[in-house]
Amino acid sequence: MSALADFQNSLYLQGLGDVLPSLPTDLTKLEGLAEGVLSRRAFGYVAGAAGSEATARANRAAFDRWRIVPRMLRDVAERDLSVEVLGTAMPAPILLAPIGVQSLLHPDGERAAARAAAAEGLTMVLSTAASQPMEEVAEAGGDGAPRWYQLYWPKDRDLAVSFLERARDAGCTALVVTLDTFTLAWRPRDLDAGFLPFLRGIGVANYFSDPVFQKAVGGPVTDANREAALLHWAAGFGDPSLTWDDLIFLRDHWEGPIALKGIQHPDDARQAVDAGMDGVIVSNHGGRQVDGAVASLDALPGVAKAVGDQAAVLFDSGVRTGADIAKALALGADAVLVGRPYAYGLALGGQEGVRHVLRCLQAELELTLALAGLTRPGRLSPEILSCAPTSR
Ligand SMILES: Cc1cc2nc3c(=O)[nH]c(=O)nc-3n(C[C@H](O)[C@H](O)[C@H](O)COP(=O)(O)O)c2cc1C
Ligand SMILES: CCCCC(=O)C(=O)O
Repeated sequence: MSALADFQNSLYLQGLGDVLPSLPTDLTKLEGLAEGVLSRRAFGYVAGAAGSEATARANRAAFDRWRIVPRMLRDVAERDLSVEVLGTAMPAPILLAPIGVQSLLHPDGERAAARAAAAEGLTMVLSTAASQPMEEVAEAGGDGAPRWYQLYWPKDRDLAVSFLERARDAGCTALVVTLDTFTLAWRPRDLDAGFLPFLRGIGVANYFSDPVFQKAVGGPVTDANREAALLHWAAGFGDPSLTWDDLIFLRDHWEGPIALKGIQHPDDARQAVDAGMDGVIVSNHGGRQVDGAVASLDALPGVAKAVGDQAAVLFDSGVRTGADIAKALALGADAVLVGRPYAYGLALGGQEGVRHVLRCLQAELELTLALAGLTRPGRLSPEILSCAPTSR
């Protein structure tokens, strides 16, 4: 082996272990590759966003406007990426964002992602809109694997309670409540393709397997009542009438920490804290809900300031690299959730594809911090960043 290859290997070994030789280590390349292996409709559903997709682009552009200013001679020999968020110990400040319908991407679906997350010790947020029941996804991850549950709050309160009880029994320790998607937004790629995974029965597994749901549709879902079950699902998926006063219901039915996902305004963050929530997730759903909404990274500093140390601040929408994670942490996040990159990893390589993505992110984050003069995520602050000149 050449000295150069040896040196490169030693860098990988510091932070990374193996990467999949078949997949790129520049994760921004995954989307193009995933397009090559997915059907046009499946790719459109995952890669697509709301409206003209201006917010999805803005999410990325916002990262590009910040530059890291590395500091030298700071003894970075001992590094440690671990953090604790909402009572969960994490080897790195990275979670797998709740992503539904994963069987659209790979036959192993959420189970593969759960195994990859467990192998890395990273927390997976199990989606209500998963293509496999949460019990099966939890079992794939295994007993000791950290997992949280993401609730799509349905109209039927009994169904919501049933979801929460099942999630608790499946070992989920924290609850993420997604507020920005009580209905799907105007998503032209799906509209033009006339495609929605749910209408094909992908993404409704948690509903169809639920005793409360089954009771409402007159028994287990079979070919005979499938159409009616899908209509019932669509009619009760979200509750647009919810207000801040309803959060008490969650507290009454969930004992662990609760984080609200989809927070973008500092006043909403303050209200979340006042309502006794344990965390907020600054997110615009990867640009999939309000086209023209503020870039998630641009919303982060204001929310982080409003929350202070009264609650955890998590972030998602647009994270693609370890450097992106460093920027989000510097601007106030305690941890980030990664969405599409691991979905593409799943499409390209199943469980190992997801693991590749998680390893690359951790390794790149660690190297970025060290080379910028930092040893721990908690040392990141806005001082490590400068605004990029507008002409790039
Ligand atoms: C295909 C797909 C499905 C998603 N499903 C869910 C979901 O079931 N629940 C949820 O809260 N967010 C869902 N999201 C949003 C993600 O949790 C996350 O907010 C978003 O993907 C972050 O942006 P990024 O993809 O740019 O990383 C989904 C996103 C995608 C791309
Ligand atoms: C009904 C929405 C569930 C999936 C989702 O959150 C998304 O496609 O963004």
